[in-house]
Amino acid sequence: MESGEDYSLFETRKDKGRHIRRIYAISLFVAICFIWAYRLSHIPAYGKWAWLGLFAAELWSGFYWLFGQALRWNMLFRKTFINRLSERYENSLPRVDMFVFTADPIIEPPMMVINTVLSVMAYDYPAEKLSVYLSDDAGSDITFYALLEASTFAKHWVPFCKRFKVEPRSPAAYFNTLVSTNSHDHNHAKDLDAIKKLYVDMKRRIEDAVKLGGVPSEARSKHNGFSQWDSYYSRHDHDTILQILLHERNPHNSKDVDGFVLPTLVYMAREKRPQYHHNYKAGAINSLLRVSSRISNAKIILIIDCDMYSNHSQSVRDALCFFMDEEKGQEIAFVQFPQNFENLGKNDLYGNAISATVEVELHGADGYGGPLFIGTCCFHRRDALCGKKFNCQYKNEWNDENEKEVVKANLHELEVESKALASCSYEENTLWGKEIGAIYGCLVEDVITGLWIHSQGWKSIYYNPPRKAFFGIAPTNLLHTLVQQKRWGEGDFQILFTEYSPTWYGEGKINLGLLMGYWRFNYSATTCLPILYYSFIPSLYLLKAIPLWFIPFAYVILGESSSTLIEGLISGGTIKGWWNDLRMWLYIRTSAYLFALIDIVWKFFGRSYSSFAVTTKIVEDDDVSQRYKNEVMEFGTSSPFFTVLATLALLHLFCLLATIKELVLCKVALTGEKMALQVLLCGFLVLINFPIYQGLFLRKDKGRLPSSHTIKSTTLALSACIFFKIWN
Ligand SMILES: O=c1ccn([C@@H]2O[C@H](COP(=O)(O)OP(=O)(O)O[C@H]3O[C@H](CO)[C@@H](O)[C@H](O)[C@H]3O)[C@@H](O)[C@H]2O)c(=O)[nH]1
Ligand SMILES: [Mn+2]
Repeated sequence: MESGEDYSLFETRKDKGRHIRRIYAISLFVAICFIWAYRLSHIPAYGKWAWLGLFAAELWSGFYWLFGQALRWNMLFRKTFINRLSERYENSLPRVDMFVFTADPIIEPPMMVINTVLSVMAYDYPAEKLSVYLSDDAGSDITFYALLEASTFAKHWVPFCKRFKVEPRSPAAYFNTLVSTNSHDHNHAKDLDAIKKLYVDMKRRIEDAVKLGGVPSEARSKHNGFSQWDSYYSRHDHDTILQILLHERNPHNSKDVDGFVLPTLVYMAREKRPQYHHNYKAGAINSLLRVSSRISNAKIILIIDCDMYSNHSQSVRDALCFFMDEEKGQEIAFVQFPQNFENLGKNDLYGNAISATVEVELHGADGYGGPLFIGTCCFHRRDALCGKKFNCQYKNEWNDENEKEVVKANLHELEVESKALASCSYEENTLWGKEIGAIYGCLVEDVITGLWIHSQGWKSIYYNPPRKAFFGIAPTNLLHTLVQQKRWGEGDFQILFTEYSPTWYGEGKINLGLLMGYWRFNYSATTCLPILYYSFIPSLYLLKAIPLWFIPFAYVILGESSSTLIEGLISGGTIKGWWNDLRMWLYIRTSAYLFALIDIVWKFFGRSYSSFAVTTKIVEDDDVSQRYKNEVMEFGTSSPFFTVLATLALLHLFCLLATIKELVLCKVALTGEKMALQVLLCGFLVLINFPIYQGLFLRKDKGRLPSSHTIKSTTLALSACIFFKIWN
C-alpha cells in the first residue's frame, strides 16, 4: 500500500498567514496588558468606582479576546479527493441516512421543506443506499401532503438531475439559476419545460392546501396515510405518525421514470403528549436515530434543517473522503460543513452571515481536532452520535451483516415496529439524551452534543468546500435575528452549568486550545456587561467632562477593527457589510445577550426550562421584502429589545449634543486628547445608530419604530441624562 498524502482521501493545509497573524495577535496582547496596567496604576481619587468598573470591563473583554485568538492560532483547511474515493470504493460505498427537521408549517413553508428533501434525495450517490427521513414536530398533515407530492415529483426530478448533471438539486434554487443562463441543448430544453410544469403544478396544489389550511379531500381519500391523523388532537397531543413513502421493497412506487430505484423516503411525527417534555430538536434527532436504525441503519447520518438545501451533489462523497480515509478516518465522529445563506443581500444588513464563525473560527477549532457541531449541514458517524466511546481498537467497517438484517421485515411490520421507537415513553429510564444521541436540556443541542462527542475521544472535521455545499435562509428582520442570537447566547451559556460544562468536564479530555474555543462561545452572552458599561459610562461622563484616558485603546480598537475588516473582506464581504456587522455586534450584545443573561438569572431562581423559539423563514409581505432589498432596517413592532436599543441610541445622541452645545458656548475646554477621544467614541456610537434615529423620527413606512417607542425611549434616555447630571 502506498502511504502519505498521495494515497490519502483528503489533504490538510495550514493557514498560510499564520505567522503574521500570530505576531499581530501578540502585539495586540501586549497593548491589552498595557491597558490593564495603566488602569491599575492610575486609579483616580474622584470617580474611582467608575474607573474600576472600566478595568473590570477591560479585563473580561481581554480574556474574551484571548479565547478568540485560540480559534485563530492554528487554522486548518481541507481538500478532498473524490476520484480516489470512487476508484477504491465505488461498489462498496456505505449507506447514508439523511435527517431533515421541520417544526411548523406556517413559519417553515412546506414548499421550502420539500425543496430541501428533494435536494438531498438527488445527491450523486447510489440511490439504494440513501434514505431520507423527515421529522415533523408539528405533525402537520399539510407537510405530509407536500412530502407525498414530493415523492411523486422525485420520480421525474431525480433522473432529470442525473441525466443533465443539474446543480443545485433543489428544484426552486435550480429554476432560479435558469433566469440568467440559457440552455442550447434541445433535449435539455424539452425536458426542462416538462419538469418545470410538473413543479409548478405541484407547487400550486401545495400552496392551495396551505392557503385553505387543509388537505383537499380528494387527495386525502387517495392515500390511506392520512388516516393516521384520526388520533390527532393537537401538535402537542397525538400518536406517532409514521409512513414509509418510498422503499425499494415496495415494488409499485419505489422506481423513478427511468426504472431506477429511488432513495427510501420516510415521514415521521413522533408521539407527543402534554405530560412529556419533547426536548425540541434534540428529541426529534433521537427519535429519528431509533426509527432509522430499524429501517436503514446507515452508519453515516446527515443532519440538516429544513431551511438548508444541498447546493452541491457531491457533498456526500466529500464527507466520505474523511470518514473512509484509511489512515485517519476511524477517529472522526462528524464532518461539519459551513452554514451559508442565500438571502443575505449585498451588505448583510443583519450580520447573519456569521462569517467570523464559518470562515475563521471553525477552521481554528479544526486545528485542535474539534470543530463544533453547529446543528445542520453535518455528517455524523452513527456510532459516535449514539454514545459509543472512541478507543484505538475502533475500526472502520462499512458493510457488515447488521445492515442486511434491517430489510428483512415487510414494510407494514417495519412501520409498526418503527412507530414504537418514536413513542414518548420509550426514553424513560434510559440514557437517551444524557449519553446517547443528542443531549437534552440545552437550547443549543448541537454545541453540547458535539462537546459530548469530543469528550468521548472522537475528533471532528470542518470542511469548507470551494462550491458551497448548503444554502439556507437567514432571518430577514432585526427582531428575528435578535431572538435567534438570544437563544444561542443563552444556550451556549447554559452549557457551563450542566454536567457537560467544558470547564470541568472537558478538562483533560479535550485540549486547552479547544477548551478556550468552546469558552469563546459559552461566554459570549456575558460580553453584554462590558459592552453595556462601555456604552453607558463614558458617554455619561462626557456630561461632567471628566477625562478618561483612551490612547492605549487606539491600537487595540483600530487593530481589532481592521482585523475584522480584513477577515470580512477576505471572506467575500464588503466594507458596508463590515459596518453593518459592527452595528449588529453592538445590538446583539446590548439587547439579545442582555435578555439572555436576564433569562438565565430568572431561570436560576424559578422556571427550569427555556423554550426554543423557531426562527421564521419567510418574508410576510411585499413591503417588508422591498425594504429588505433596499437594506432598510425592519422594526415594525414593539419589543423590549427595541426599547433598550433605542434608549441607548438616544442617550448617546443627547450626550453628544449636550457636549457640543457646551463646547460651542465655551463652557468647557476640550481638555486635550483624552476628552477628544471620549467625544469620538460617543460620535461613533451616534453614527452607527443612525438606522435607529431614522426609525424613530424620520421614517413613515410600516417598518419604522412604533411611536409609543419614540415616547418611551426618549423619556427614558432624557431621565437618565438629567438624573446623572444632578446626581453627580
Ligand atoms: O421543537 C423543535 C424546534 C425546532 N426544530 C427544528 O430545528 C431546526 C432549527 O431551528 P431554527 O428555528 O431554524 O433555528 P436556527 O436558529 O436557525 O438554528 C440554529 O441553531 C439551532 C440551535 O439553537 C440548531 O438546532 C440549528 O441546527 C442551527 O441552524 C429547524 O429545522 C426546526 O424545524 C425541531 O425539529 N423541533
Ligand atoms: Mn434555521
